[in-house]
Amino acid sequence: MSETKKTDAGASVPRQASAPEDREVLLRVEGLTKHFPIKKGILQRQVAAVKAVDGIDFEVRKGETLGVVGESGCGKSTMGRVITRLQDPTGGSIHFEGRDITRLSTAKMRPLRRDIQMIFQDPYGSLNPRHTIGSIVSAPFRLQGVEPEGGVKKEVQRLLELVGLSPEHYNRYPHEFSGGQRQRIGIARALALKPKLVVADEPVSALDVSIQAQVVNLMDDLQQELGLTYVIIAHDLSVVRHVSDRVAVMYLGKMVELADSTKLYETPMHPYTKALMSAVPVPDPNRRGAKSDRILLKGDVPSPIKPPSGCRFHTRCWKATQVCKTTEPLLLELRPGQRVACHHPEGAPDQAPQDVVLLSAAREAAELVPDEVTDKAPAEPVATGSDKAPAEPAAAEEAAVTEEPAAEKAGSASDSAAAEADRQESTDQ
Ligand SMILES: Nc1ncnc2c1ncn2[C@@H]1O[C@H](COP(=O)(O)OP(=O)(O)OP(=O)(O)O)[C@@H](O)[C@H]1O
Repeated sequence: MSETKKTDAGASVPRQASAPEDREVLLRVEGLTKHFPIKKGILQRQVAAVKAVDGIDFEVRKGETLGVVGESGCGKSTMGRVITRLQDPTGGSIHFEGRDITRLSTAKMRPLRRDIQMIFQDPYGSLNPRHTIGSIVSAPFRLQGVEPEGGVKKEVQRLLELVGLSPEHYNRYPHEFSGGQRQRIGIARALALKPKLVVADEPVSALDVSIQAQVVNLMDDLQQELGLTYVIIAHDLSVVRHVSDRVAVMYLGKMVELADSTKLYETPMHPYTKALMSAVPVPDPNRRGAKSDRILLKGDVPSPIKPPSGCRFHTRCWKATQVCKTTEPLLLELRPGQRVACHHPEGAPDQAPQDVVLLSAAREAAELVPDEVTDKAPAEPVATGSDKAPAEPAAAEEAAVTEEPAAEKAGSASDSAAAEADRQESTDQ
């Protein structure tokens, strides 16, 4: 892992000296599930469930930033809300600093609210318009009964300065601020109690692109200064890329790849990750115009009420074979620092080399589009777009502080979707 993190502006900031894998685990999640029941009839009997999060395992180490990416509806926000215990899990376990917090009651979770905080996507909806900035940022002190040294007002003003706002903004109201400034206020509120873990759900996606880098860089600076640990949820891979030590890719309630950031971006192993990566514009001006192809996945993400059997991605994967339809792949460390759940990973030994016949749908699953075409007429990107409903102001305020609220794949997997399909064509004939 590199010793520096790059900001969008190209500046480099020093990273923590130790490699992420050597750091102590702060949060450990095992077999986590969150199913939302669907009820019908007068008796409100459960007829089905939305399997928003359906068995995920990962850990977050002290001082690191774990980015979580995936298409809209794949369960990222639900995962964020469950690991912060704003929602109860259906199954699995959550350990924070070695302590099992999976089933802690609201009362028992309250002291832990100081250590685990959340930053919400919508800087407009998450601040109560009737409250002053001073009142909003000081809410965590009131709710936790904490009296900071020097008094609440002084501490709030210090926090405002810390996030790049003026202490004089104390008596102003949210509507007087821009989106970027409001998100800074949300960050100040989340940091008020000096949390150990901050889960940021799409912290910049509601902001103007020109402001996004500022807020991301602010979060990065605060991490260095305060020794924070972040889980940053984003649909925009370019946001996560610059700040994450490791990145987890989610698809339909499952984690399909979890890897050191550099490895994931340079050599993605899961076909879904590869498709996501190919949708990210190349930021290097020297490479702009260089020929590269993008993989456009066809079809929509299937319903989480009745997810596909086996590997959930098999209905959209150009490498899918029979085993993908019948057997769920485990998330395995196939390269050091890179875990992937795929029978036919890229750049690693095939996990099912005997299973060589592509599913007929696989040939139609993805399309390779040369860069020039997508540049002229940008097609629907693979995994962008988040049209989340804005958080309720009061709910968000409370939530931030309290509970209340492959024909011949064998070994060398091809790098291109078309090549895979072509190969299948020829074997079929
Ligand atoms: N309270 C709820 N009741 C029922 N279904 C829910 C609830 N919250 C989320 N879901 C469903 O769970 C699935 C995952 O939603 P979630 O918001 O976690 O996904 P996401 O990856 O964060 O997507 P987005 O980026 O659009 O927010 C979706 O199908 C969503 O409709």
